[in-house]
This record gives sequence, structure tokens and C-alpha cells, in this order.
Amino acid sequence: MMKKLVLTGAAGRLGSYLREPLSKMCQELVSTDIVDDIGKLYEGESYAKADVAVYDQIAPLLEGADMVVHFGAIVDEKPFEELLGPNFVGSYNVWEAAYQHGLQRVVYASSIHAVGMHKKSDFIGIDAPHKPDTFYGLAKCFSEDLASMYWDKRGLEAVCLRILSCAQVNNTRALGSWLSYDDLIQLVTRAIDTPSVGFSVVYGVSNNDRAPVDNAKASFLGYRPKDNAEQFAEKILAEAPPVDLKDPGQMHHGGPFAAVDLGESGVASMNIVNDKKTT
Ligand SMILES: NC(=O)c1ccc[n+]([C@@H]2O[C@H](COP(=O)([O-])OP(=O)(O)OC[C@H]3O[C@@H](n4cnc5c(N)ncnc54)[C@H](O)[C@@H]3O)[C@@H](O)[C@H]2O)c1
Ligand SMILES: O=C(O)[C@H]1O[C@@H](O)[C@H](O)[C@@H](O)[C@@H]1O
Repeated sequence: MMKKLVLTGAAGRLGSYLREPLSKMCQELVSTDIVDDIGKLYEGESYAKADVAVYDQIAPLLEGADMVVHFGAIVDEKPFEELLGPNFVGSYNVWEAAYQHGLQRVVYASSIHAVGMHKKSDFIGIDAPHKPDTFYGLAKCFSEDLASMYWDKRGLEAVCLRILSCAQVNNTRALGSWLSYDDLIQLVTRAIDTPSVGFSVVYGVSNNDRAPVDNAKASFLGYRPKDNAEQFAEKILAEAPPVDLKDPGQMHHGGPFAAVDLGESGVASMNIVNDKKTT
């Protein structure tokens, strides 16, 4: 069992599903977010409010930790200036603090939007070049490159989880891009308990018949998703709008993010039901 884990973004939707399983993997889980409170704590869990964009707030929390699971960020497209602190500087702060405190590994919530402008018809693997669809996606590219550099130059391991859509399935794209909460938990668990990972990238997607990406080269991580969005296909396809070949959102991996103007907010909330787990 690990001594100490740190989870950023603990008040968020994905964080809410990760807190309990992470608390069982270590003696001490430090959950952190920018909000005042995250409700009832699990056994071994404590909560600390911190802004990831401020080094002196986030860095002390990592002292004595084995690994940090970094999920805290702004989760939408926004003007660059608004993402700069939380999503760019925040990642730098987490990696630098992890290095300064001698952590073994960062497990990072990257996103399909790091490669969102690849065409949907291309079955991309984990080595597809960065092709961000938004400033939000660009911050994920920056963080993945930071992860790569800290591994190459400083020996700090990282697993970048390029999550597709971890939310309820309510549109055609999600039949391929869905990541169930159970599979999310398995993915993060494998990213933590695989003994040696160096710098790794893996897509966060369930075992969907229509999965648009290829995780074969990340198979050593032992991630074997169990859920399949095909169970929702009949209903979703019956209600689906017609295919529009001119809509960049339908033609690219980034979906609606591929279709918005840079800096235009509101895209992330288009299809998300906030089914956060409560303690
Ligand atoms: N949900 C998905 O489908 C999906 C897909 C790809 C990647 N991701 C990534 O997973 C992570 C979690 O996403 P989510 O869906 O749970 O979103 P969320 O918005 O519910 O959670 C993000 C959390 O980060 C916190 N946060 C924002 N700014 C912060 C700051 N400056 N300092 C500290 N905390 C801050 C927020 O308060 C929030 O609790 C994000 O990094 C997101 O980019 C999510
Ligand atoms: O593309 C997707 O479905 C998801 O991508 C993630 O990066 C975003 O955080 C989330 O809001 C989107 O719904």
C-alpha cells in the first residue's frame, strides 16, 4: 500500500468518483481543490483548499507523497488568459512540486482535445501527433510535453490519460468516446499500480464497439475496460440528428470542441449531465 497520494480536482465530477478508491490505495489521501469544502471525507482522506495556479499553495501538499493524481483544471474552452493560470501554470506547478518533493509519478487527466483536430476517420493511436482543437486542448498538449520533459530530464514518471468522454452517453459521438466511471477507476488504478511507466500516454475510453482510438501500444499498463456504450446505441441512433459532412464537430475526434471558435466558452456543458457522486 502506498503511503500518501494527492488528488487535485477532488471536488469535481471525476474527482468525486476517484476519492473513495484512491483512499483505499494509500494510508493517507490528500484531496485538494479550489472550493471551500468537499463534504464528508473517506477514511484516511483529508481535504486542503488550494489554487493549483499558485505554487506556494499547491506545492506543500505534495510533501511526502508517492504520487499525485492531477485532475484539477478549468474544464471548458475559454479565452487563453483564463486558462493560463489553472491549466498551464497549474500543470507546471504540479510537476515542479512533484519533482522538488521527490515523488515517483504524476497521473494526469489529459484529454482527446490534445489531438482533437485529427479526422474521425483516422483510427489514431497513442503516438498520433498533437493536434489541439482549442486553447483547452493546447493546455493538455503543454502538460503532456511537460510530462515528457520531466521524465527525460528529471526521471519523474507520468501517465497521461487522454480521456474521451467520461459522462452519461447522450449523443452519437459518445457511442465511441464513452468512458464509464468504473473504467475510469480501473484506468487510474492501473496508472498508479503499474510498477514502471516512464512517460506514458493512454486513451481513457471504455470497451466500446465504436471506440475511435487505438490503445494497443499502451497495453502494458494492463488497462482492460469492461463497459461498452453499444448498450445505448439503439436509443441514441433512433434520436440522432442527420449526419452533416460539413460540420467539423462531426468529422473530428474533438467533436463539438473542433467546431467552436478559439476562446469561445460553453462547449463543455453542451452534453454533460452533472451526476457527481456525493459522500
Ligand atoms: N469529464 C470528461 O469527459 C473529461 C474528458 C477529458 C479530460 N477531462 C479532464 O479531467 C479533469 C476533471 O474533469 P471533470 O469532468 O471532473 O471536471 P470538473 O469541472 O467537474 O472538475 C474540475 C475540478 O477542478 C477544479 N479547479 C478548477 N480550477 C482550479 C484551480 N485553479 N485550482 C484548483 N482546482 C481547480 C474545479 O473546482 C473542479 O472541482 C479535468 O482536468 C478535465 O480536463 C475530463
Ligand atoms: O470531448 C468530450 O466529450 C469531453 O472532453 C473533455 O476534455 C472535457 O473536459 C469534457 O467537458 C468533454 O465533454
